[in-house]
Amino acid sequence: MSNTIDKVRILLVGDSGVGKTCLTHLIAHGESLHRPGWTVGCNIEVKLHEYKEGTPQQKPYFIELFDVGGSLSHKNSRSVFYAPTDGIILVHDLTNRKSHNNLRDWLFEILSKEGKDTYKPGSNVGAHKTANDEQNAFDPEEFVGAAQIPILVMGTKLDLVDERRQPKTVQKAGGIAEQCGAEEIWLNCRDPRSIAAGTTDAVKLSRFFDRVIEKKQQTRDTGFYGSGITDRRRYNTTSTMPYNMTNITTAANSMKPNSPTQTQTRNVLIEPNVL
Ligand SMILES: Nc1nc2c(ncn2[C@@H]2O[C@H](COP(=O)(O)OP(=O)(O)OP(=O)(O)O)[C@@H](O)[C@H]2O)c(=O)[nH]1
Repeated sequence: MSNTIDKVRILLVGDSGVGKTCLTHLIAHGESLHRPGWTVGCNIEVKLHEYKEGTPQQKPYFIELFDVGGSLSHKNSRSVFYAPTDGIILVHDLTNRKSHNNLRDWLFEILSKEGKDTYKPGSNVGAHKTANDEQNAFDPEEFVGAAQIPILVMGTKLDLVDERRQPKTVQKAGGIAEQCGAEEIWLNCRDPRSIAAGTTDAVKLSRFFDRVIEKKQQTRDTGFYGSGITDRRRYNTTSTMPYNMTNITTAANSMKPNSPTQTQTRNVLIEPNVL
């Protein structure tokens, strides 16, 4: 019997400052990150997930979480991290409506076969948009229908929405999650209980990981990769694969604070020769 553990890769994208690094840390370690650094290139964390936990099909999988820096200054080079992609987490800040509106542009940027090269003129993540740009923006329903990549939408900073006692800047109805047919989670990334085992949101997240794994299995069985997001580009990482089982734990036992051995983190810097 083989000891190897299969893996899937999930991209986390969204505007700079929405909380992707905090969220990635929370998912991988089950604890909050108080002072995240500005992500240059991509920050990678790995989590061990039990596929279909509690059923006869239960099986461990590595979930690679690619937290891509959202800064506009790296827009031209970040597409090196987009392929291959098995699932996408779209992240927005619940106190910043623009970060939600920009998610369709992020989605388009990832799902474009050539990344930056086929980027629509009307889509410019993080930049000021004209009325004409809005008209040209792509329709997530059409695009996602063809790609069928599992998508999860996550709204951060729920604590700030409550504290300010302001109406939510983003409504679930009619939002990008509904347009894509995606599940949605709103949370406070600074509170480790947000996605603690047994909560509704932890179950949603676990089901999303299961869907990503199922989709990858289907892709392998049929030999058809619906999104067309294949690994066309070369990139360098600062650590090697595969992961060491002893370095990775499941979410269930990852609640011990500051344990550096629970997940592996790799920081990947974009190098000029990969473009
Ligand atoms: N109050 C509150 N602050 C949050 C939450 N999530 C993230 N933050 C804060 O938001 C700031 C930005 O978080 P990051 O995780 O660095 O954001 P990012 O999306 O990775 O940003 P880039 O690296 O620039 O792409 C940090 O000061 C976090 O502590 C949240 O749920 N609630």
